[in-house]
Amino acid sequence: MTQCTTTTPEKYNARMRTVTEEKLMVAVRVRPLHSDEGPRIVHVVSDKMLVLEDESDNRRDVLRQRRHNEKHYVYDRVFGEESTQEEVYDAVCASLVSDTLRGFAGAVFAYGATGAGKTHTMTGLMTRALNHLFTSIAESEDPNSFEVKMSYLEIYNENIRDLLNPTAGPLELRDEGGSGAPVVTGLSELRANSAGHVAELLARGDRARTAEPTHANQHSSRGHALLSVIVSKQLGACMQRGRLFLIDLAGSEKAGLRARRLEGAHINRSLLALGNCIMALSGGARYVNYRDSKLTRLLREVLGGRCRTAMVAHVAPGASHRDTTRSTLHYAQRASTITNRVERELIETPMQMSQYRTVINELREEISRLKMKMKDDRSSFSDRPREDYPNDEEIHEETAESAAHLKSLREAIVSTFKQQMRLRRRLMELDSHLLGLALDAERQHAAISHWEARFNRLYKPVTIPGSRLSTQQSYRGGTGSTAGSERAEAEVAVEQAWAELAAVEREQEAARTERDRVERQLEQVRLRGAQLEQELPARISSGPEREVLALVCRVHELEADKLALQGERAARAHELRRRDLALQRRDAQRRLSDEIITRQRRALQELGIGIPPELAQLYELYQQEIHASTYTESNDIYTPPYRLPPISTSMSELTWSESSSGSGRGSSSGSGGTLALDHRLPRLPPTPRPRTRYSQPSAVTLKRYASDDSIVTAAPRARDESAP
Ligand SMILES: Nc1ncnc2c1ncn2[C@@H]1O[C@H](COP(=O)(O)OP(=O)(O)OP(=O)(O)O)[C@@H](O)[C@H]1O
Repeated sequence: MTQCTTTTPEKYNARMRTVTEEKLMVAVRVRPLHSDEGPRIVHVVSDKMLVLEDESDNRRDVLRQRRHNEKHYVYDRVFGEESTQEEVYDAVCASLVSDTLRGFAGAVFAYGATGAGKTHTMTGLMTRALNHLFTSIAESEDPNSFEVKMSYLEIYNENIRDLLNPTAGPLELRDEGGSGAPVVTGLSELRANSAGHVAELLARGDRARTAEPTHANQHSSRGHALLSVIVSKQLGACMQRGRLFLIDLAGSEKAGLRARRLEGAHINRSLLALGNCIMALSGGARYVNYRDSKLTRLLREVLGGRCRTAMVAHVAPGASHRDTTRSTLHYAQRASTITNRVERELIETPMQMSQYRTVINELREEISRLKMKMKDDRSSFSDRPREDYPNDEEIHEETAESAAHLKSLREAIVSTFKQQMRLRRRLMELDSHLLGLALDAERQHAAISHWEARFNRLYKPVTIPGSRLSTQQSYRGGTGSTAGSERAEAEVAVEQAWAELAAVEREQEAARTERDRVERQLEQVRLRGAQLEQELPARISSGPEREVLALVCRVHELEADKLALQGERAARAHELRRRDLALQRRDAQRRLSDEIITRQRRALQELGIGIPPELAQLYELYQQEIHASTYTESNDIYTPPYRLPPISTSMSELTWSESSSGSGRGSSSGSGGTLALDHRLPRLPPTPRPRTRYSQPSAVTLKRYASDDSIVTAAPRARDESAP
């Protein structure tokens, strides 16, 4: 897999938002030749190159007709027919599995004509990947901190089937969820606890796949199968989530061969949509239409998302498959230019410092209560008159009697404490989830306001004197198709933002309900803990009892310290995120201010309206302020194509004279009341785009201004789905 940028994988651990751009890895596997497929036309030259003997392009050329046209293809890896499942796994999938454990998303999909060997490869990869996953988890420092879940679905005739629950009806695919990834409602997501368990689930799913004989394969898979494995790990206050997708596509077929069959039509249609996406992505298209099939909607993340992806294209080496082989090799070549922005997924579960403090104070109170109890008992014991001291026999009896009771009490106290800690943690997670949702909602609000402001829905139209256009008309109408497409873009963006906002609100509601439930549960556990403490013997006399209690206190203390540390770290991370967001917003505001000032100045100049010297001075101050900000190369996200125009150094050029006429416009000299217009404003740089005088900056311009993470100017991601 070619890593194009800057960041080494280690850096993913250091920074939450480190992103690398990575090319899709493309491998080609050639399966063994079958006796009925004609002569061999595919030759593997090396582990990166193969040659296809194609037919000559020029059929009139007698010499050429005899010679085959040899085409060389180079890929990241080429596997010949002798290649083993192990080799393919090691080269294509092993690193993706390791990445999944570190919170990345990885995918392998098998592409190729029917009977070319896709299922053969994917079966090998699936079992090996899951074995590798569970072995790595077992060998890790903290195996219990991982949770593995899997789902397995099939798209057959444009219907989604749950392969782990095949009797359920077709499932719905909905575009919702903050991440923008579509959600299959009702899909079983089963918790897997061992490689054996997963193998069993996989076998169950495979049995449920739709298969039947075709001309090229006696056991042809007629639907696309998608195995998804999610590996979660709690990392302090964050939840790391890695995902692995293993996809076995149905085989493409020659047009017309099964044209009468609905399934053939659906398979070809979805593969055509996939091919279109590959072409669009490899050509660097701005919009990629994933909407044409359920397959492409589901593979959106894999093809154009945050996923490390490998494609294994499969070909049969015989001459009878020449056309499909050529087409597969062609798509594979195009796919090798696709680049994804790979990002580690850490779902932050930060919480505010005050909340941590409350929890920790409560824990400490509990500890001091226990300590006081020990102290009281000790002092009451030592206060007793000498003759009241129990003798050795009494002490022995007393100890024997209370030992069992104390033991069970201690266990019960520790267990309620653990329950409390679990519930408190859950509460914290829910709180920080709610905080995250609030930020998401804020982002969506910002996006909506941005787009609405762009199209002047927030302000009343302003009529510019002397101009036939109102600002609203000029912003809205613009000229030609650019304005129309911008407008369409805005509408989709706003609609999307509203939809996402509604989804966020639904999630907030669910999180609040869950929070209430957990809070009630916590209260019950706390009451139970208090009762148990009451039950502690009124007099704790023996050394071992005291030790046991001290130990309980120590455990409590350590838990509290651990929580305090986590709290500090999470609170810092949360604060940084908030500041980041605030900075982005300020930056966007400042860029807009620049834009407005520049345009207003240009408008004044073009309309021949003069400005008073105080305003010119303010311009100058503003410009100085802008220039005073130092930008290093690395953080210079602000490089607009045109900055504020330079202000003339000679203020004498700005002349304000009293005029009796009262109308300043158009007057170039004269006395009184008007500004002398000549050189009143410093010279403006040439207008960057010859559109309307007050034309709105295009989306492209604004995006160029904005950093990638801009919360204001970037349209929500789902916009990408609409073709321009
Ligand atoms: N690399 C290989 N080595 C040995 N046998 C192979 C290899 N690849 C495929 N085969 C065999 O070729 C036949 C067809 O393979 P497979 O079912 O994997 O094709 P497919 O591409 O999944 O087809 P379809 O799209 O129709 O499901 C099977 O009998 C399989 O065992």
